[in-house]
Amino acid sequence: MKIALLGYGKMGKTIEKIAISRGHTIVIKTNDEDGYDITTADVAIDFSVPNAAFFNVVKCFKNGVPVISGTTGWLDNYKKAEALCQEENGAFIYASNFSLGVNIFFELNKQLAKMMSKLESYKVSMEEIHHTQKLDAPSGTAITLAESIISEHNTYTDWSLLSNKENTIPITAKRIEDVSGTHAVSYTSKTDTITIEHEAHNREGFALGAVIAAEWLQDKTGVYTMKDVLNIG
Ligand SMILES: NC(=O)C1=CN([C@@H]2O[C@H](COP(=O)(O)OP(=O)(O)OC[C@H]3O[C@@H](n4cnc5c(N)ncnc54)[C@H](O)[C@@H]3O)[C@@H](O)[C@H]2O)C=CC1
Ligand SMILES: O=C(O)C1=N[C@H](C(=O)O)C[C@H](O)C1
Repeated sequence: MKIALLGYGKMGKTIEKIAISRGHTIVIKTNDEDGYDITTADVAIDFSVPNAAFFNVVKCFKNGVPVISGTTGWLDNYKKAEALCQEENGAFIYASNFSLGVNIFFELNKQLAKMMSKLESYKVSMEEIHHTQKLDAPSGTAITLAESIISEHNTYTDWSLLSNKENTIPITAKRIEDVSGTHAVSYTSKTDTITIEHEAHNREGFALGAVIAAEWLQDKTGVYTMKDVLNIG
């Protein structure tokens, strides 16, 4: 597959290594919104910055290039992107987290939220830890986890950074040098705490998931999720 890397930072470079090891060719690697011909690629992988992702994915839809986006912090425009993809008959997968481990963790989180919904004595809280260069907070993964809790648990209707409000999931976002990404969901009562946690040891799991998603998407049209790709849950 000929791959365009839209965003050639920490993730773009890790994806390049994994894509080459799986027999693919990188035909575009860019940190700009223009200056390249996207139609030379079979598929594009966007790991850029929050204010560039929407433009990048729409360019792919308009040029008939299937696109994967892992960029977080641009969800306000996600619905618009989804609609434009359908309109242009494009192919699109967004995931806040492409790693197999986190996608299993997403399913565990849903199951746990369903069980805990019956137990009023436990209050939920979440923590995410990332490296100090991260632009957005809370992380996209933390938002996905919180949205699943909201849909599975009767008590919660919203999430917020460090909130004590009723019916709101409090999320703590910590920034510590060199942390690839740690997410924990805890349920605490007066007598105990139940915690589920996922810790990424490096960026290779995210990158491998993104390349597998690109391989899966290249000959399709439509909007999909990692659940479709991994066939789990
Ligand atoms: N979904 C997932 O599994 C994961 C998502 N991420 C997300 O991916 C994004 C990138 O992460 P990193 O590579 O760690 O960041 P990074 O800062 O190392 O790389 C981002 C790159 O995008 C470039 N860029 C700026 N404007 C651009 C434009 N208009 N078009 C293309 N590129 C542009 C920057 O120059 C930079 O090189 C972040 O939003 C992060 O949260 C990171 C890891 C996993
Ligand atoms: O910026 C990162 O590094 C990461 N971002 C994603 C997120 O916001 O959830 C995924 C992963 O945790 C690493």
